[in-house]
Amino acid sequence: MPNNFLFGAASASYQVEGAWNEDGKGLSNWDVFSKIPGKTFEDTNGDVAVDHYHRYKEDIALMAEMGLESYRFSISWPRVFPNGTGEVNEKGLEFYNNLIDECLKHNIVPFVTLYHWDLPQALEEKGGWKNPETVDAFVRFADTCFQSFGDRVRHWITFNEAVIFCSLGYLTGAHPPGIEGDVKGYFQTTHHVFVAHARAVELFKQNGYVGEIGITHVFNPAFSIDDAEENKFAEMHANAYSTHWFYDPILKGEYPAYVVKGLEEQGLLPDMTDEELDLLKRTASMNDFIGLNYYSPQRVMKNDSALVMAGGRENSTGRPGNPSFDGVYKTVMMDDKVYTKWAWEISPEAFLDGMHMLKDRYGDVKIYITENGLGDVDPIVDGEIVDDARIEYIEGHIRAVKHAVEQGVNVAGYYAWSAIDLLSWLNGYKKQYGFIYVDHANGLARKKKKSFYWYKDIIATRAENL
Ligand SMILES: C[C@@]1(C(=O)O)OC[C@H]2O[C@@H](O)[C@H](O)[C@@H](O)[C@H]2O1
Repeated sequence: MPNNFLFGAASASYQVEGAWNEDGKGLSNWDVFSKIPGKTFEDTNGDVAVDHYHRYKEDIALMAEMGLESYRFSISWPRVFPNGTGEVNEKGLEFYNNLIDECLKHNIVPFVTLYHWDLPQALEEKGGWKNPETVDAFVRFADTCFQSFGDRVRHWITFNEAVIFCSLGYLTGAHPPGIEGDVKGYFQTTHHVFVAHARAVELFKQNGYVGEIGITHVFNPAFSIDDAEENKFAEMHANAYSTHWFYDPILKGEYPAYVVKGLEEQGLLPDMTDEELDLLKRTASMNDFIGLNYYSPQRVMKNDSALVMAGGRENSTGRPGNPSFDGVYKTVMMDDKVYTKWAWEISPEAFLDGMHMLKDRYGDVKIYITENGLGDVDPIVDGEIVDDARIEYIEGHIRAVKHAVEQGVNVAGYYAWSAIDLLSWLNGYKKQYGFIYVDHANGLARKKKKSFYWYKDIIATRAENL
């Protein structure tokens, strides 16, 4: 890969830090939601997670030993603003200053996500992302982070996976605020997130901060199961609602007409002011990159029943079979495909095809793969974590990125999810993604997996042999 291509790995504050109530941190919506019985897998929560808050120096040193070039992590908003806005918690800023300095000490490029789902509970209680005031509070939080860390952080992601925290928050109820079936609320929250993103981008550029800024979206390209007209229609519909609705307002500065028309006809179009639509239009070209979180494609067909998307945690873990919110299509498993233990299809081929689809629609926009990895129950043989399946998965997907770059797609970096084993929102500590194992039965001791050594070699050779 080119010398300026970044090989990285990622994490997220609520999933790694722990210290949920230390050093002045305020409550997040996940601190509260995860303690409602039955909401999470085996009632797991991030009170301790993997204690990155206290062990970050050890973790960063391990990342440096791997030769990691960049570490993507998120900032816990309630650690900086305990009430979401108002007073800043200096100890919160201090933690992230120390984390950033530790990365730089090891020549690891910090790649910072501002919002990775842990909303201050004080804001959730006032309506969360349905309330426009949350947009104002986010912009203040973003500006505080730009001012505090912008002298050393040169890469910023505003939001991680809006489709997930909005759909699971308002359609399936599997994420806070745990609402099911509020379709208009779902679309309204996505619009508020896009406005918050655009305002943060404009502020970043107007204040002349050095570096680049973008957003990370799920990339889950839809493919029809066959050439039947009704299933090809399902493919178009799925891509319009699950990809174009999210990427167009960011990269084109306007919403996809097909979805706008459909929502208008159903009375589901979000409340959008002309000023907000002008903001999206004028800031689209200010985006420096788009972050893709790719794990698998979706195989779709016409939904031949009256059923619509079902709620609950089990229906929200990405397993195929759930109809779309409007019942138009459904995802299915196919006999000739390969799946993970959580029934996510493994397809580097669809990844490559999908990257070309994005280039065709959005042009030569810079792309970072901000997440890609295998969630698995890793085999332990004679005390060693022999995660061959993860090595095979990541090898195939980095090869797809190499091919995309060779074919002219502007991919600037690859961040494996995840640097270290961490808490899964809906799968607890069972579904693991890390290069570094965390032994929950032994004081959260860290241990290098087989994939740790494999990725170290990939980075050292810049994937030349793939
Ligand atoms: C749903 C799930 C999973 O647990 O497999 O998808 C992959 C990955 O996406 C990330 O953005 C989440 O922060 C992380 O927790 C993971 O979440």
